[in-house]
Amino acid sequence: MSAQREMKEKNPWQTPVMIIITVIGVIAIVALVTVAVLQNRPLLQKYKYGIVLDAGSSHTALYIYEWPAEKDNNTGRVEQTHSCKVKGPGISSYASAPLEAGESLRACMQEAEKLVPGKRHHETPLYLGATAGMRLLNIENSSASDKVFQAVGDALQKFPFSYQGARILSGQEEGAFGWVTVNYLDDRLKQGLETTGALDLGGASTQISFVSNNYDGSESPRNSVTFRLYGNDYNLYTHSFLCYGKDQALKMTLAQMAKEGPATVFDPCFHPGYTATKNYSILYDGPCVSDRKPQAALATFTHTGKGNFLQCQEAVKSVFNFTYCKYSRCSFNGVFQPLLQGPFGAFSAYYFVMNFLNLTDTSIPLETVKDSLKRYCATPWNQIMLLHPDVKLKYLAEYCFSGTYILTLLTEGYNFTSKSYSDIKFIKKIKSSDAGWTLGYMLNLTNMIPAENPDSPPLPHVGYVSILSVIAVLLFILFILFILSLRPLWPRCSKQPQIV
Ligand SMILES: Nc1ccn([C@@H]2O[C@H](COP(=O)(O)OP(=O)(O)O)[C@@H](O)[C@H]2O)c(=O)n1
Ligand SMILES: [Ca+2]
Repeated sequence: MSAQREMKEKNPWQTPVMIIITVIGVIAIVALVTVAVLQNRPLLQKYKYGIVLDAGSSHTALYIYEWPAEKDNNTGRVEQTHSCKVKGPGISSYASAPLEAGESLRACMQEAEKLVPGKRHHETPLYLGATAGMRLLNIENSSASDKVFQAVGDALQKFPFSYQGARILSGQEEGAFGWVTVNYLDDRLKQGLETTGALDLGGASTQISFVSNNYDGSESPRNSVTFRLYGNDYNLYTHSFLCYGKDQALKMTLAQMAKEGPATVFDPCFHPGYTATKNYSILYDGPCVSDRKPQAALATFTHTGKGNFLQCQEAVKSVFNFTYCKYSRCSFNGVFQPLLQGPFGAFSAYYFVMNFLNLTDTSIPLETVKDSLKRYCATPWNQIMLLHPDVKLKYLAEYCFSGTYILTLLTEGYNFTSKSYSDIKFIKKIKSSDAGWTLGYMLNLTNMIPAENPDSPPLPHVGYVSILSVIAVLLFILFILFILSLRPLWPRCSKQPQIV
C-alpha cells in the first residue's frame, strides 16, 4: 500500500491535475492544427475557360484553355485542354459564300459547348483571330473580307459564350503572341530566364521573333515590341513576311519558273515522274503573285517534276530579294534583322514538314540534313506514293518543296548557319498546349500576365501547417516541463506529516 502511494507520489502523471492538463493540452493542439488546416486548405479547385479560334489561311482550329479560377490574375498556369480542327478550308476561301464560313465553325463550337461546363459558358471569353489568309483577302477585296467577318461573327454569337469579336491580327501581333506562348509555356517569363525565339511558318505568312541583346529597337521601330511581364522588360524583335508562308511561297516559286508562260514547267521541287495538268490562273490569283503574270498566258500548263534539291533551292532563292538593305543588317526584302540570338522554337508548318521528313533532330549536321532532303527529292513519285499511301496526294507532292523552302528560308533568309542551326528546335506542343499565337493572344486580352511579379506567400500550405504543428507540440512540452519544475512546491509537502 505504501509502495503504491510512493509510486503515485513519484509519478506526477497520475495526479488529477496532470491528467487534466494533458487532456486540455492535447485538445488545444488538435484544435489549433485543425483550425490551421481548415482555414488555409486550398479551396476546392474550380476552373475558368477561354476559347480562341485560329482562322489561318489553310484552315481554322479551335482551342480551349483552362486555368484555376482563383489564380487567373497571377501565377495560374493556363493549359490547352482541347483542340478541334474545323472541316474545310480557311475562312478566307469563303469569299464568294461568306455564310458557309460561319456554318463551317459550327461542329467545333458545338464540341466546345459540351466540353466547357454549362455554368461557365456565359463567362467564357471567345475570340477569333484571323491571320495571313484574311490579310490577303482584305488587300484584294476588303468588302468580301468584311462579309466573311460579318458571317463568322453572326455564327459565333449564337453560342452561349462571351463573344469578344473576330478580327485580323497584324503580323507583329502574330509574331509577338507566338513568342509569348512559347516562353509562357516554358515558364521562362515568370522566372526571368533567357527567352526562346519563335519561328512560325504558316501557309500565307511566316514570323520570326526573338530578343537580341544588342538590339534596342531604335534601328527599325516597326519591328520592335516592348513588354513588361512579371517584373521584367523585354525588347522583342519581330517580323512577319506576308506571302512567305509555304503555300504562297510555292505559288511564287512556280510562278517565277513559269514566267515565260511555257506549256510545260519542269519543276526541280517536285519528284521525278510527277506530272499534272494545271490551270495557269492558280499561279496568278492573289496579291502575292499577281505581278508575276506572263504577258501571253496559256490556259493550262503541264507541271512536271525533276526532283533536284540544289536546283529547287536556287528557284526558291529567286523569290527572295537580297539586293538592298538600308539598315546595318537585313534578312531579305530589305527587312532589318538584328544578330540572331538563340535558342529558337520552330512550330506550325516548320514542325509538320520536318516531322514528315524525319528531320526534326537538329543535332544532325545541316549538311547531312540537306543530303537527306536531296535524296528524298530525287526519289521517283511512284515510289513516294507507295511509301505513303495514307497521305493526301496534294500534300505528299509538296514535301520536297516545303523542306527545301524551310532550309532556304532559315539559312539564306534568316542567316542561320551550320552552327546556329542546332539552336533551333522543331516543336509541336509544349506540355499539353500547341505552340502558336493563340495562347499568347488570350493571355494578353484577359490580362493574365501581370507586369509585376505577384507577391506569393512565403510558405506553401503544407509548410505552414507543419510549422504550426511543431510549434504547438513544442509549446505543450515546454508547458509540461514548466509544471514539472514546480513539483517540489506541490501539496505533497503538506501531506508529509500524515505519513509520519
Ligand atoms: N498537319 C498539318 C497542318 C497544317 N499544315 C500546314 O501548315 C500551314 C498552316 O498555315 P495557316 O493555315 O496557319 O496559315 P497562316 O494564316 O498562318 O499563314 C499550312 O501551310 C498547312 O498546309 C501542314 O503542313 N500539316
Ligand atoms: Ca498560322
